[in-house]
Amino acid sequence: MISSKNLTSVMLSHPTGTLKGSIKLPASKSEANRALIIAALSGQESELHNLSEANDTQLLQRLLRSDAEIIDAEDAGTVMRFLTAYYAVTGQQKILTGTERMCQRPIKVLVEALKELGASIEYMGEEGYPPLKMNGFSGNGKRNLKVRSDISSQYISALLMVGPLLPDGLELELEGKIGSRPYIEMTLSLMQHFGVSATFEENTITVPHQQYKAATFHVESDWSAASYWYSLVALAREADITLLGLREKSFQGDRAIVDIMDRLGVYTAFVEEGVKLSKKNPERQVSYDFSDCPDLAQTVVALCAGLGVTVEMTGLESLRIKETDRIQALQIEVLSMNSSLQEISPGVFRLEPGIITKDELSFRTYQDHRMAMAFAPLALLEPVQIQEPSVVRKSYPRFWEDLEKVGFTIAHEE
Ligand SMILES: O=C(O)C1=C[C@@H](OP(=O)(O)O)[C@@H](O)[C@H](O)C1
Ligand SMILES: C=C(OP(=O)(O)O)C(=O)O
Repeated sequence: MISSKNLTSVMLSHPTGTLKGSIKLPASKSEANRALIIAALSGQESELHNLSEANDTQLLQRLLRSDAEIIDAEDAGTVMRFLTAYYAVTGQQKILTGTERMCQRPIKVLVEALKELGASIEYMGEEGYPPLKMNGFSGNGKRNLKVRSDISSQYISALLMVGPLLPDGLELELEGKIGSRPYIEMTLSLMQHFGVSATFEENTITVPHQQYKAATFHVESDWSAASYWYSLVALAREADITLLGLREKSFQGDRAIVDIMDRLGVYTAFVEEGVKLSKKNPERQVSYDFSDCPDLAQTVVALCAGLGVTVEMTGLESLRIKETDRIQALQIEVLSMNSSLQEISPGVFRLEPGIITKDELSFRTYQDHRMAMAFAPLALLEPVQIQEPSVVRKSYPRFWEDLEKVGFTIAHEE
């Protein structure tokens, strides 16, 4: 598999521009990682099917079985945040760390909330950031907390999942804008699937003390991964692509890609085995709010630069603290296509596409899987070099092999 090799780059091209085939997408790492944490908290044997082969999920599975004192969450945000709450409330003494980038991704909101609930946690480096030293749980903390919800929804999800184990349950009052809200709803849906009820009214989520029950859960295909296939279809000369294992009713907010791409040239038909994508005419100018689906922003920026569509975007705040500063990475990389991405007023970004003048494009990936997968579809326009292609292993390890299945030629560069 290309993503398991240490290649400096891959060179992609497509001889015909016509895409035809059925693709088995990876399973959602977001759903899988919630199911794993909840199953571990239930203390009972649940049956989890179609767990993602994404590194983020494989890693969490390994770490939940590990009795090591030092736990390395690598570059996986959900793993870092969910395990912080998990170790805190189960009273495990651990050192939790991650990649250099993970130690620059803030975690203060979560740590301070857990401390109020009765956890003893120390910052081993800079205050507010990993690595963390988890020193146990007293259990006599507060029950009602106010938490900021405008930085990362993963803090809220992490707290909610441990909520039923707390002696008096948990009441969270969310303060500020609720970013990535569908991920919070996904957490509550998964909790419900494992027998725990909670209420979400206005800005307050209440989780009474309860016991999780064992359950069988089948992880759905990943809608975020689907977004790259939508982009491929939009850029293809002709396309008939079926994405397997996606459902019309999904726990995942990134299902929003269906409506986003409807305006960018892709028609979706829900069929028995998943979705069938075909081409339609794109609009010339679009605007989107990515507050509910931040992981789709890179797909849309790269595609619009390729299609020559102007796009105005809001809701991008959280992109600065993900695998890389995604806004900065996008601003740099679209330049090679003579496009520009600028903040035209506070919080409003506009991509102005230009004419591609190079006969070969090259993109850096900034240790971010989504940079690689968002820019790869441009190889339907000109040959594209993607640097450090192994980054895709975080969420979609077989991405390059799936491109080969629909006729891409991929040359490896050591
Ligand atoms: O809870 C989750 O599974 C995720 C929540 C989102 O993060 P933020 O809540 O930090 O925006 C998303 O970007 C990430 O890929 C997965
Ligand atoms: C932001 C992402 O992941 P995480 O925050 O879980 O590292 C992502 O997969 O795009």
